[in-house]
Amino acid sequence: MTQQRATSSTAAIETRELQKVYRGRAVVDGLTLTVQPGEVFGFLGPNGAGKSTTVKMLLGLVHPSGGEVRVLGGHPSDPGVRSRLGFLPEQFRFQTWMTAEEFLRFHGRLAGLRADELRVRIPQVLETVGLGGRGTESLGGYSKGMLQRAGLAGAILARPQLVFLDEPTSALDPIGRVEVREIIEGLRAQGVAVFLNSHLLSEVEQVCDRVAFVKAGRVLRQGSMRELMGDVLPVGVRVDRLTPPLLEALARIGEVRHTDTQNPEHTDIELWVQRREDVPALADAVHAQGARLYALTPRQPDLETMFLELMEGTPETVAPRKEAAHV
Ligand SMILES: Nc1ncnc2c1ncn2[C@@H]1O[C@H](COP(=O)(O)OP(=O)(O)OP(=O)(O)O)[C@@H](O)[C@H]1O
Repeated sequence: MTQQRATSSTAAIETRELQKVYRGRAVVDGLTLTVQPGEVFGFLGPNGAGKSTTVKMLLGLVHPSGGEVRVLGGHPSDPGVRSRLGFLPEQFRFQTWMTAEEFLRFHGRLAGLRADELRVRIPQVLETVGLGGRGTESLGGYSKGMLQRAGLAGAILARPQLVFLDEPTSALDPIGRVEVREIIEGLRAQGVAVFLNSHLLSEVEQVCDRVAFVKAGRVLRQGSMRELMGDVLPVGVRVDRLTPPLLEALARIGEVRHTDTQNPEHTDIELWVQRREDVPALADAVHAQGARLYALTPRQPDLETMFLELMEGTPETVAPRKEAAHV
């Protein structure tokens, strides 16, 4: 028992069958996931999937209707746990009359940092988020991107062990996005777990160790990039013309996802195959059917393709269910 406790306390986040019911509808419906220390975890899903509600339960701001949740080995409403969490909400509200330094001092004191610690730490985090030397300016004069950076500085100020970032780059330009990615990588290197909520799948793909796809309050799939995409290899095939027998032959090798016959000179076909060896087999099939092959292009499988595939194949809504005891 003691051993079991020690093991479970090592996870940054652990939920089991977590549920939230609003007005008879389970908006989070049996969510089970684990995030390890030092892991960057992407939490992905369409609008209304239950992502924010889940984050609120992980932060102890919303009471679950059912299931279990442990954060940094304890309960999220425990002040000892909360002081080790960082949070950047998507809709951050700033006191615009404060300077960035005053804002951070205020947050730092709330998080229990001493004044002398803050004198050292505030310039450090401002530098980290690219606001070095701008701390004495009032937040009212900050651009949207600068405000997002200030919010991020607030989230990492108290050296949390787990950070929740909700769309952390939505207001940033491409350079700012790369910088945020580097900050996330820096957190991971220090053993901090990051729970990232973002619609920018190309970014998620670059920074996350593991992702979970959620829809209608349920995890559809979770795993590392390799686990999720290891069995799909998209290939583009360009031929002079696509006859029904050729289409059939290609469909025997892979899954035909898309055909484009707009151009009278050639037809493009997008297929998903499972093994590298299937790629030359596509060329053989084209030749065997007497067509001419103009291009055969294996592509890198991406998270966006996976996301659309998963979302298209599952229902939009969840069935109403009986309201649970704690709502
Ligand atoms: N306090 C509440 N009372 C009633 N319903 C709620 C409440 N909060 C959220 N919901 C409903 O729960 C569902 C999930 O909402 P949630 O905000 O968790 O989704 P999300 O995945 O974060 O969406 P988005 O990507 O748009 O931010 C939605 O249908 C929403 O209307």
